[in-house]
Amino acid sequence: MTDLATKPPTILVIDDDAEVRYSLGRVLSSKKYQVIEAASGELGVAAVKKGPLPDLIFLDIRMSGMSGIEALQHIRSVNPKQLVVLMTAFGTAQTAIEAMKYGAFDYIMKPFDPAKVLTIAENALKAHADMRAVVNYKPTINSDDYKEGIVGSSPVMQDVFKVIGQVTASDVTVMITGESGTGKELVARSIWKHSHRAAKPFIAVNCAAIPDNLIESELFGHEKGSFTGAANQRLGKFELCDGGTIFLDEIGDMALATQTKILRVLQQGEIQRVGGTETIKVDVRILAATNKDLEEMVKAKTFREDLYYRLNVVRIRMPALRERVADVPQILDFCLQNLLKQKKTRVSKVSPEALAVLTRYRWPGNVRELENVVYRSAVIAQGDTILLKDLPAEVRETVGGIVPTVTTVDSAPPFETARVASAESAALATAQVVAESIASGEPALSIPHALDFLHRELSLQSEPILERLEREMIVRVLAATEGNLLKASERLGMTRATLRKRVDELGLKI
Ligand SMILES: Nc1ncnc2c1ncn2[C@@H]1O[C@H](COP(=O)(O)OP(=O)(O)OP(=O)(O)O)[C@@H](O)[C@H]1O
Repeated sequence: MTDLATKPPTILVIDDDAEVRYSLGRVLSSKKYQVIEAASGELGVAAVKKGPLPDLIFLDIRMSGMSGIEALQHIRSVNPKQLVVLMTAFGTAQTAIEAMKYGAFDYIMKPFDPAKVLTIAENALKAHADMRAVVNYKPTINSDDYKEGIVGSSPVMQDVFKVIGQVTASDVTVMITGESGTGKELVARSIWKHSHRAAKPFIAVNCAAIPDNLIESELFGHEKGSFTGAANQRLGKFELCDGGTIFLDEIGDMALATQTKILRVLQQGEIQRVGGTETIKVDVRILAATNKDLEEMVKAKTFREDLYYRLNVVRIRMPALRERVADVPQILDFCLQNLLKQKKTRVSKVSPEALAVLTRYRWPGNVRELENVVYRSAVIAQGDTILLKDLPAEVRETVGGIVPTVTTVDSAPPFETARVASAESAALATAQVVAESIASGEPALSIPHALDFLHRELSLQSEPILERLEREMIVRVLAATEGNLLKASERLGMTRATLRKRVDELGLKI
């Protein structure tokens, strides 16, 4: 494969039409690409098999003998990551769909517009260079270690895990609050799985999704003929869940009349079916969730105060994803690994530029939105890496244009430069998070966040992490103590002699 830093990229043109090969060759050579030609699908495949692999292939779909699609399959079996642009004279949507389905990077219609040919080649080769730059991608987690699907090691999530552990031993009612998509249901399931009720059912009821006139029947069941349409007796969720755990999601949307009945279950452990007179004992643990401000609702008398206190025995507040950006890379790897296992993608890596944008985005839809963005980007991505260009426009655009372009076809930087640029973009990203959090009156990044960030960034660099940290801290402490070695050594926790020695060894000037 061509070394982009030194040699011009090679492009293989496979077409049985000599005129097309000639004109395409001229256009591409004008940009100093090295063009190789093959006059049939068979010859093109042979050239790829023989090697060296070209950086890009322009491949005609309709050829006598082996078709372009057939050739593409052979080429993919030699090099699954090969970048291919399909060419077609039949510009129907169908051919475009076929081309992309078979994993082409793009397709182009004949007759060609030379400028378009060059743009496509440039974009393809940039994508190629970006993918090659991501050689050292190390997933942050192994999804097999997260059977319950709650990923995250940020301090705020550690607190959540602790409370989950504390409430599993008892039957205490738990109120889980937080914005939509933060993982409230996942937490409820985790509490249930770790509790002594794990062998009995877990039933989730979305109170907002069921109309007011049906919710009571849904929860408590009904007797035959109790209302129009009640042709038979029906058991409600509470009876079906006997011995288990019921998760009342969006409880803030529950009508006052139903709230009264929930209070009765909590106080007396009994229900009555709609239209029935019999009192039925049920043994159900209640977990509830809301993204509404229940305190405000209590004040406005739209939520019963007594029920509020009954539900709110223990509260777990799920932090918004923007409060735990350090978890984004882990959740991202978790989603990618799951998609890989389900064979929904071949993507297993993310470029540093894309990651920088993902950690800067505000995630109004929280983890659910991140999952969705990862899936969409993985579907769009060619090869095995999500690049900046693969992220949905709304994510790239909301974040703004500070992410530097790392490579261009004419002056592709060597790998080291690409990594430095990536580190810079990640640093800019974090600076932006801090600036935004200060501007919005939220606390700026905490020490654990800052350490997580440093860990990630310093891991990308060749200098040993501790040496870099030591150097930076010594410089800062010396500056703060105005070069006083004794005071600085006390702050750093080393003897004056050791500090003197380290200053010399690290080549620092006092
Ligand atoms: N920490 C996490 N790690 C991995 N996946 C997560 C995490 N938190 C949430 N998810 C995923 O995000 C999606 C939304 O989670 P969940 O339904 O639990 O959120 P929610 O807060 O209950 O949302 P809503 O308020 O809209 O009902 C789910 O697909 C879930 O698997």
